[in-house]
Amino acid sequence: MIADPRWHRFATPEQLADRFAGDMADFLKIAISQRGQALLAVSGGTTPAAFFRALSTHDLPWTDVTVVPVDERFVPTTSERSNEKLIRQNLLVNKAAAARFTPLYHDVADISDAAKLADRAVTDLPLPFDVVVLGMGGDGHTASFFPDSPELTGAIDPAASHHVLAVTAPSADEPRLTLTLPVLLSAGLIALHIEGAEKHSLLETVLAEPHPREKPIGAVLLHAAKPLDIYWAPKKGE
Ligand SMILES: O=C1O[C@H](COP(=O)(O)O)[C@@H](O)[C@H](O)[C@H]1O
Repeated sequence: MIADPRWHRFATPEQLADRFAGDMADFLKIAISQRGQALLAVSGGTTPAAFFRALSTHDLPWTDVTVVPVDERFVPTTSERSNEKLIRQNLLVNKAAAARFTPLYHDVADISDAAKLADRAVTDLPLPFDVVVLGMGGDGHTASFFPDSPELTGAIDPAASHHVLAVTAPSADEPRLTLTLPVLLSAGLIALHIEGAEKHSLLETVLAEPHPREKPIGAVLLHAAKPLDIYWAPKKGE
C-alpha cells in the first residue's frame, strides 16, 4: 500500500525551481536548528541544475550542511557525465559554496574499491539524511536502480546492509555507485523532482500499480513510511 504522495505542481520549471529551493532551504534550516547540522542527498542527471542554482543562493548556515550525491557515474569528476561535477558547478556555489561535500566517486581502478570507500564515508556521516532529493529517468529508474541491473535486488532490498553499492546495467552508459534503498528511506523528507508530461504519466502508472523490478521508483514508493513530496512542472514547450 503506497502512502498518497503530496504533489506540488507548477506552471514552469523556473517556478518549480524557486519554490522547491525555498521549501528545501526551510527544511534544512529546521534540521540545523534541531541537531546542529543537516545532511542533504541530491540526484544528478539533467533535471536538477536550476533547482541547485536557486538553492545555492539561500541564506542558511551552509557550513553546517553536508551534501552527498544520491548516485554517481563511475567517471572522473572532469567528465560531463559526472554527477559530482554537476553538483559542484550548480549547487556548491554562491552561498552554498561553504557546504561540505562527501563524494561517492573515488579515483581508484576498481569500482568495488570505490564502493567500499564511499560506503565507509557515508556510514561515518551523522545519518539519517534530513533531505533526500530523488530524480527519475524515463525508464522508471531512480538513484542508480536500473530495471535491467543484475544488482537491482540488492540495491532495493529494504534490509540492505550497505549504504553504497556498485551497480551495472546494460541500459546505463557506465558502471554506477548508488545509495541503497534503506538509507534513502530513512530520510526525514524524501522529495521527487520530475519534469515533463511523460514522467508525470509514468509516475501515475507506478502509483496505481508498482512493480519495482520493472520501474524501480516503485520500490521507494512502496516502502517509504511517509508520503513523498513530488515536485513537477511541464517541460519547456509542453
Ligand atoms: O542517471 C541518472 O538519471 C536520473 C534521472 O535523470 P534525468 O536526466 O532524467 O533527470 C537521476 O535522478 C540520477 O541521479 C542520474 O544519475
